[in-house]
Amino acid sequence: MAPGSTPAPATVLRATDVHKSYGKHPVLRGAELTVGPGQLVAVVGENGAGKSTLLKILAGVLPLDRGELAVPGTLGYCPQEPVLNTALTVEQHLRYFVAAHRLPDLDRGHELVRLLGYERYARSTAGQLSGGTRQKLNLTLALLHDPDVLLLDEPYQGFDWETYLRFWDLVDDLRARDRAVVIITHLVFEQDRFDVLADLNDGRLTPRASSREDNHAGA
Ligand SMILES: Nc1ncnc2c1ncn2[C@@H]1O[C@H](COP(=O)(O)OP(=O)(O)OP(=O)(O)O)[C@@H](O)[C@H]1O
Repeated sequence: MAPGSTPAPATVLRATDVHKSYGKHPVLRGAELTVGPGQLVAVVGENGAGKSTLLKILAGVLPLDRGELAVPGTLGYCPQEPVLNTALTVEQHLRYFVAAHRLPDLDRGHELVRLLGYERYARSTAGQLSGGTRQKLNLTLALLHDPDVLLLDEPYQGFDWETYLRFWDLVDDLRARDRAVVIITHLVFEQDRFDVLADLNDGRLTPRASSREDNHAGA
């Protein structure tokens, strides 16, 4: 770094000029998003705007046609439809993911199950769970390895009010530890919670003015 120059702000995710089409149907046309540590970002758009497409690209599960994606740290991804094995119990899912991430123990998994309030289903199979509880398990698995940035596709859709509040407690805890969270949604109830709100329109992201003073990322 040159003497006197300021260091570039840390980012946990940077997407630049992202393009994606399905056949001849362009969905993303130069979308840009930068997320810093501890930031809470909402990507808002109407049905069919391309939110899930963008999130899949950010998660690395869908290739982009053009553009760049940089995720220097670890990433957790919670898709809209839970990807679970219906024959495995909650506890078995935790054990599999702990092994996959080479984590030393199940402590964080059990903590998340407790925080989200579904301990009583530890021995139920995913096939026996309600949609909302499956979503909690999905979220638990995405958070197990304590990723630097968590990508959530419509996370609170199936949640009851108490779970919705617990979800925000969990997000507050993540942010306090500098973990970033990107939420895509077609509805934002509480704008003030977010550092950045970006509207996805015509395949591009436009940041809205935020009421948070510590807003230091741009879309
Ligand atoms: N695999 C696919 N093949 C072809 N077209 C697709 C595919 N996935 C999505 N699309 C189309 O791309 C557009 C964007 O879809 P996407 O699911 O990303 O939007 P969204 O904003 O997440 O929508 P919603 O709010 O309804 O979930 C839509 O017109 C959709 O029909």
